[in-house]
Amino acid sequence: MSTVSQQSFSLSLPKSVAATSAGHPLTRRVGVFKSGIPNLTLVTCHSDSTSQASLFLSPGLTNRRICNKNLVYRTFYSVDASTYNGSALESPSHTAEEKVGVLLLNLGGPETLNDVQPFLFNLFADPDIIRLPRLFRFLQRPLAKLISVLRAPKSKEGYAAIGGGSPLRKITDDQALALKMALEAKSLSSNVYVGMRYWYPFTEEAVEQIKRDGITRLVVLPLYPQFSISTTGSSIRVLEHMFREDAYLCKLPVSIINSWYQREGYVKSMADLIEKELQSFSDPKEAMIFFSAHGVPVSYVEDAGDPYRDQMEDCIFLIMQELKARGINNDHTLAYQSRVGPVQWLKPYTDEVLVELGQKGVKSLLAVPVSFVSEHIETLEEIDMEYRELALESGIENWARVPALGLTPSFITDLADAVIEALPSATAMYASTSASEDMDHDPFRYFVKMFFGSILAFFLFLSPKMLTAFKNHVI
Ligand SMILES: C=CC1=C(C)c2cc3[nH]c(cc4nc(cc5[nH]c(cc1n2)c(C)c5CCC(=O)O)C(CCC(=O)O)=C4C)c(C)c3C=C
Ligand SMILES: [Fe+2]
Repeated sequence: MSTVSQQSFSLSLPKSVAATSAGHPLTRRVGVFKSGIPNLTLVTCHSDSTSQASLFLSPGLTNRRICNKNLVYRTFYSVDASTYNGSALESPSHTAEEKVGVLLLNLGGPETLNDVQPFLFNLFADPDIIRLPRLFRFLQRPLAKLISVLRAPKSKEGYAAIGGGSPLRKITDDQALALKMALEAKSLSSNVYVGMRYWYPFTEEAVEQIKRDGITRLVVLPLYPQFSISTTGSSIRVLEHMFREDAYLCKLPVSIINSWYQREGYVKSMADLIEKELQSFSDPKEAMIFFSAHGVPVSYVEDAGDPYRDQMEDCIFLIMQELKARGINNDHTLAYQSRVGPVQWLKPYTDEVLVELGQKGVKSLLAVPVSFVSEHIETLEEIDMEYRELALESGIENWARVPALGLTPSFITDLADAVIEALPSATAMYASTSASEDMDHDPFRYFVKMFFGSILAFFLFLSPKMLTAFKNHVI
């Protein structure tokens, strides 16, 4: 494995960080895993509290196409960069040479009911969300169109129930502002940007703004505590495509914090919220702590090497350990929610576990959303409405839910620390394109793929069972 060259830089960091960064404590524990992105290996460097990723080129790959403008991006959205009106929260740089940027990555959500179908199209057109075999990849967009149209009525009902749109943009903008202020309180001036994967402001727009602002060092902070190919991995893939194409970006020192669920600040903040919410029960000790995480298809974990399930289990262990240290010894369980489509998802499923717990005689339950740090449709509608109703029908009498972390001060302060700790390890990032993209430019092979792929797809994807599975939330 050959690393890309590290840029030298002069940056005045808060004293405590400058002291630790000199010895590179971030490289104490190094792990390597498949990212799910072709030719991209994530090398994680763990400090006590943060896991960061640097991007490395695999051996034997060349950079011959780094600035090839003819590449077709399967995940690119046609967005005019000049229309960017996302969060570019600026403050004067603390040194003449260095301009620090922080890019917050998030999923994005439809702001109105009319946005729902195009938002779903962007989501299902992502090859990290619907992972088609190579032979079927040319069907990604037509399939996304079909599934988004089929699913839109069900999704619209959900968004209508929470006020007609997703609150994600507003909450993420508020988090960006709070983070910027927390960084300033720690003597680090920065521009904080918001880049959404499936809706405005798109990641591509945020990156164009970063270029226009002349950022010289960038920390990428996905707002997902645990890494999944389908979330952080997908957003990083967009960045990787953009960065390898651009002369300025491919030299920009970047540090990616690929997961941060293990940070003490996050774990303690979650424990604080749980401890507080338990007090809402007449007998706090009796309440079962029910962690509900967004699911992913089992194949992500078992075939593609997604570390999501392991990280989720580790995360729950750390939160429970912290609660035990505070003398809170309630029973707890973890289940996965929000499955979509005709495949196996991580088990156990939240809805099934709720029914079982009710049947077993559990009377008090505290739901804890654990894969996301903002309120969104799956907390406000799925947990607060659907699962609450199901739990009450199943015999659970007392129900409460822990709010998402949102703007919790200890959490925002911890994110600021994570950014500051990540700065010293920023390196230029670029990778080469994969052989599969070359194949798409060979007209004969493309024709053969189209021909046989269409026949197979007709029988596989257009069966009534498949269509129904995507229409409904659950198979
Ligand atoms: C850690 C968080 C998330 C993972 C992992 C994840 C994977 C994943 N999601 C879908 C399909 C849908 N997700 C939808 C909404 C949605 N997903 C997340 C987070 C994760 N998704 C959030 C925060 C949101 C809500 C955004 C908002 O508007 O508030 C939707 C749309 C809503 C719906 O129709 O249910 C879909 C569809 C898949 C297929 C997947 C893994 C492969
Ligand atoms: Fe999702």
